[in-house]
Amino acid sequence: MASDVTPFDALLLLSFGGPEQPDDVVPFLENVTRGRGIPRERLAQVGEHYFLFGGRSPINDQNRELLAALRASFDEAGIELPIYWGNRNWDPYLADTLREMTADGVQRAAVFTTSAYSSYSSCRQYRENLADAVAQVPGAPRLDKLRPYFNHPGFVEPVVDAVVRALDELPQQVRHGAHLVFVTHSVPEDMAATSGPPDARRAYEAQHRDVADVVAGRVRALTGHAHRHDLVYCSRSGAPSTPWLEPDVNDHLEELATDGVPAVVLIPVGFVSDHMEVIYDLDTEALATAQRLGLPAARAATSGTDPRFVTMVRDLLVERAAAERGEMPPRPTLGGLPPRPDRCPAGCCPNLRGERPALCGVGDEV
Ligand SMILES: CC1=C(CCC(=O)O)c2cc3nc(cc4[nH]c(cc5[nH]c(cc1n2)c(C)c5CCC(=O)O)c(CCC(=O)O)c4C)C(CCC(=O)O)=C3C
Ligand SMILES: [Fe+2]
Repeated sequence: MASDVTPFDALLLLSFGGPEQPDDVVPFLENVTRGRGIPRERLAQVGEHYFLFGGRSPINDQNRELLAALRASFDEAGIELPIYWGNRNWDPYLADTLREMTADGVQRAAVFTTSAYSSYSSCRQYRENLADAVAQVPGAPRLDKLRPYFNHPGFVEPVVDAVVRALDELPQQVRHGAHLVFVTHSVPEDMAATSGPPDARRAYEAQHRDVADVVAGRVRALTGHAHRHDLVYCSRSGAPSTPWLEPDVNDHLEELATDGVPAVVLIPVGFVSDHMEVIYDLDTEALATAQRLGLPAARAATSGTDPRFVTMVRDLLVERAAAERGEMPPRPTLGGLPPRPDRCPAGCCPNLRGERPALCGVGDEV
């Protein structure tokens, strides 16, 4: 079992963060949307989603579970390095975690984000968060963000099994005709258009399509049935006049029902755990839409703490450590796209509101 993590002396889990009690909801939403131009009405609506669940997002507990699973996995492999956790938008805030790491003498940490794809929101914004936090903490460790892992087998294979399990939940007479509806977070059209490196834009959609194709192909091999599949979007935000990626999952379900599709599996392929987008936008809203339409629907599980996903994090750390030592580690992927590079090239997923300092790109090191 590969376990050499030199030159790293820590792993940092970097996530979005979420409220833990009703009083947290409004300040959390203010943190998320500061300077992002989200209308008040949308914020009030999203606040209600959180209040429906007692003012608490499941995301922090899911990260606590992931941390525990990672610790066990590292221990099993004889990897002793400490694991830290910091968030973009809620306690434990990234800068506080960096202070703790600095006080503990950490010099160089690998960073795993709970976000698998390339786009400003899902990649560069985290790199900007790292730069902001480092600027606030004198003597902060060097940070190396692990590559986007949308096409890593440890991310894709649990999705395949989750789809097969969800198909099994559907009534037998409609199962074989079920449509596979892959769902991810909508982003503004201009963010989608500029996602990825300058020579391969629209990477956000291309990456999701690639994963959806692989999953659908493997499901076919396992079940013997060729299920049709689509990529659709949830959680649209912003002003109604700003174009975002479409179709919305609810509109799509209407269309499938009209076309006589007998059943659907909803697959939250854009997310790594059952956080608010999944339990509200899919389990609450989209499943209600399906029910209203008389469309049998099952929701596939997210990776969560699937052992393959947990092992992937360890493998990405060991892979990157080898690369930093000048070795050429294998970089497992599935599908038609190559592995993303360890450092994002210049101009990758630009911030359309103006350039800001970011870490972990080509030329950003040291
Ligand atoms: C691509 C993407 C991911 C996936 C990658 C990743 O995981 O990072 C993601 C994840 C998440 N998004 C989350 C929550 C929110 N996102 C918002 C707003 C926005 N998201 C955007 C994109 C994404 N978001 C965008 C372009 C906006 C518009 C504002 C802006 O341009 O920045 C808002 C504001 C209200 C609203 O308008 O919806 C909230 C509350 C939570 C926490 C859930 C929980 O609490 O359980 C998670 C994991
Ligand atoms: Fe979001």
